[in-house]
Amino acid sequence: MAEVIVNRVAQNATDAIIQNQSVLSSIQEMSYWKIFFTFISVVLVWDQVSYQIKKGSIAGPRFKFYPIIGPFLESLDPKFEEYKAKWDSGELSCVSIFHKFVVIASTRDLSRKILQAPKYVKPCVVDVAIKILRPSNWVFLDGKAHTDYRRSLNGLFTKAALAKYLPSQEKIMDKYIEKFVEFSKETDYEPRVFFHEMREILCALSLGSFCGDWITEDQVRGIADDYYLVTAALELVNFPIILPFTKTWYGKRTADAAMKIFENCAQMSKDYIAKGGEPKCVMDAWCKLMHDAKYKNDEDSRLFHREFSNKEISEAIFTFLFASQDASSSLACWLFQIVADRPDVLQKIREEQLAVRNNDMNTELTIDLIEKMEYTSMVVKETLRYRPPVLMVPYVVKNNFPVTPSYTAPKGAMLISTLYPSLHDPEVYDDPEEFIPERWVEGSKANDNKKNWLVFGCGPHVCLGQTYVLITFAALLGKFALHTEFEHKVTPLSEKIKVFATIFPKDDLFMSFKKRDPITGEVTE
Ligand code: HEM
Repeated sequence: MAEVIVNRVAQNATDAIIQNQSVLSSIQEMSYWKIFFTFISVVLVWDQVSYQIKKGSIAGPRFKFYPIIGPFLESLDPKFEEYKAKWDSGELSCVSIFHKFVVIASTRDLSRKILQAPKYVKPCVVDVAIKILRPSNWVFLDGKAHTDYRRSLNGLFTKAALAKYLPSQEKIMDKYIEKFVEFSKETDYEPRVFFHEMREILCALSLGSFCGDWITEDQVRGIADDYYLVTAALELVNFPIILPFTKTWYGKRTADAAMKIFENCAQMSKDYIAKGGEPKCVMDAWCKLMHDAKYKNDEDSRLFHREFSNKEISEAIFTFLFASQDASSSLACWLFQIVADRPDVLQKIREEQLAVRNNDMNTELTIDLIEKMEYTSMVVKETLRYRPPVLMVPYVVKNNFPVTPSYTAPKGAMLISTLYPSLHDPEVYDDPEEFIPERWVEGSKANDNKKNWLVFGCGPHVCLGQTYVLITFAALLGKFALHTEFEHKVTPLSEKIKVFATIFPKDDLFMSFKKRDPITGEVTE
């Protein structure tokens, strides 16, 4: 019996060897081309099968039309209309680009669910963002580490803290009123592209608020001029190594230079606060919290019982600039365009601005003053709803996430919350495609419905700068309405949406500014 078994085993082993040899010899007989094409076929089939498995029952192309790359080429030049079509295709839809599987949630409730699910998701950043912002940066923290760090930053953006930054901001606004008028004078007040000027004023305002007098005008101008290189570097797919003279190289170089400047500012701010100085900018406020925490032991102060290094502060300040620059520039472009196109709205803003100042142009900006600007603030809010700068927020799935009872987003997928659809929801906003500031009056349907207000996201990563934005823009719009007469040249592309990280008027905003007497309304050329 044992002999039979041994023979059988021996026979099987011989068969296996013969089989292996025949596989090997058939592989050896295959030409390299055959091996290559077999490999490609396996990869292509796997690409489609994996897509089908991940897609499940949700909306999306039946197959990957362009194998492997998917709609990669379209993603390089994103179109608002294509995004909209995607959102309209289903509450959950998908695309697959290279190995990245992307699920898009288009309803308010699903978007909120994703933003509020830190157990399953964390913010998704393109690989190059980690290189540009540096891996040590606080924005890449997750879970409790993020919540704790975030608590230490919240104090820099409370109304009480923001009040301290207003004098610096007002000086910058005054300067740019003059600059915009001078710039318009160059073309004899013929409207010209103002896209870059809007980006510059926002960069100057942000840096003024973050670094106060510690940053010089030349440094601000340098960062404002070069910052677009950072935005341009953040393409969805990039070469894994930063090669000299590529977009990512320029982006990183710009970011490093800015962070070096912020590091020096942080030291000056520390020295100033150590000598008993009062905070005038975000850095000062941060150093003051650290300084005061030495003598306190409450829960909030304990967050500052360690020295935040200049490097750490500079990296955080860069994230504030990074988070604010594109979104705020987008808001500025739409705000000026929309208001210039609606003289009745501009008229009401001017009346309110005079009234809150009791016609006294020496009145300085304060939080109290801005809080009285109810109509102006409604215009800012309606602009944010009508043209929300951030259309979508990408997250990455950490653990398989049952987004609906019938669909589980797979680990590793990108899960996108859309903000635009809930801000144009006709159930909450009557005539959502109309610009109606009055919809925000106290007690109105729009104002009472907080769930649809997703302009700044929600959940643990909700925008740190949201109060700052509402305050700064009410102040900015008010001052420009009083001191300048602005004109917008409407072109066929003015109302069309260009997507460049955030959204902008497709014609890049043709405007002109003239000096105006705030009391008499007289315009001077
Ligand atoms: C119109 C202007 C702005 C818009 C529309 C906007 C919108 C957003 C959105 C949608 C998010 C993601 C929220 C989420 O994931 O739930 C975000 C995050 C963030 N924003 Fe803003 N933002 C604006 C301006 C600013 C400014 C001026 C700052 C300056 C401090 C800022 C700082 C941040 C930071 C630090 C985060 C990340 C927060 C975290 O991960 O904890 N943003 N913003």
